[in-house]
Amino acid sequence: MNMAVSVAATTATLAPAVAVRGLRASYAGREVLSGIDLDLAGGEVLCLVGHNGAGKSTLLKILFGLHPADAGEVMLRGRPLKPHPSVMARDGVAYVPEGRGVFPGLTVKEIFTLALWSASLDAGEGRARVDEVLELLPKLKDFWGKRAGQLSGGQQQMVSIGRALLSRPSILLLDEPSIGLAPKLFQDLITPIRAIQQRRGMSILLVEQNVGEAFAVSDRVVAMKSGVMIYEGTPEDLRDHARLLTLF
Ligand SMILES: Nc1ncnc2c1ncn2[C@@H]1O[C@H](COP(=O)(O)OP(=O)(O)OP(=O)(O)O)[C@@H](O)[C@H]1O
Repeated sequence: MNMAVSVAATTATLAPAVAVRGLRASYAGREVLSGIDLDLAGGEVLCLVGHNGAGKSTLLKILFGLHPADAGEVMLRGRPLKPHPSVMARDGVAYVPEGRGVFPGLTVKEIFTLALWSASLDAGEGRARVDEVLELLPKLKDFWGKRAGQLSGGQQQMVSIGRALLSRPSILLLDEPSIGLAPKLFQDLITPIRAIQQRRGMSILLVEQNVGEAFAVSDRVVAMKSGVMIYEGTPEDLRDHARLLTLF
C-alpha cells in the first residue's frame, strides 16, 4: 500500500467536514467577525445561535463563498480552500439562505427542473432525485404545480430546502429555516431533515434564533455575540446555563 496515500486518506476521514480558523470579516471596513475558530464534524448537526447582528449569517455566507473573509482559513474535509459557490456546490455543500430565495414566478416543478438542469443531471437521475426529495418532504406534492410566490412562508421554505437536497449534499448550511414558521411547521420541516441527516451522515450547520425547536435536533450549540464565539457545548448544557441564554 502507498503509505502517503493511506495517511492522506486517514487524515481526510478524521478531519472535520468544515473547519475555520481565525476567520475575520467586515462590511465596508467595519469588522463583524473577529477571529472565529469552528469545527463542524462529519455527521453532526451544529446550531449557531446569537443576537441579531452577531455575525451568524455572515459566517455561513463566507463558508459558501458569498462574502470574502479578510483573514483566516476555511478547510473542507481537511483541505484548505477559498470558498466559491460553484466550488462548494461541486464539493457537496448546499446553502439555504435566510428568506427562502425561491423565484416567485416559477412553479415548484419548474424550480426543481431548473436546479436539476444547472446541476447537469440526466433525465433519469433527475427523476430519481426528485422522487427522493418528494418522499422525504411529501407535502411538496400538494403544491407542485403552484407558483412559489403564491405559497406560504413555510411552503416556500420547504421548496428551498427540497431544492437544496436535490444535490444530495454532504454538508448543509441552513440559515434560519424557522423564520416566519409556527413551531409545528418548523417541526414538520426539520424532523425529516434530521432523519435523512442521520441516515446519510450529513453535516448540518444550522443558524437559528428559535432555540427551543432547533436544540431538539442539534448535537452541539455554538453561541456568538458581536462577531466572537462566547459558548460551545451541548444543547442540554446550554439550557442549564440560564445566564447565558439571556444573552441571546
Ligand atoms: N450586506 C451588508 N452590508 C453591510 N453590513 C452588513 C451586511 N450584512 C450584514 N451586515 C452587518 O454585519 C453584522 C453581522 O450581520 P449578520 O447578518 O451576519 O448577523 P446575524 O447574526 O446573522 O444576524 P440576524 O440574526 O439578524 O440575521 C451586522 O451588524 C449587520 O448589520
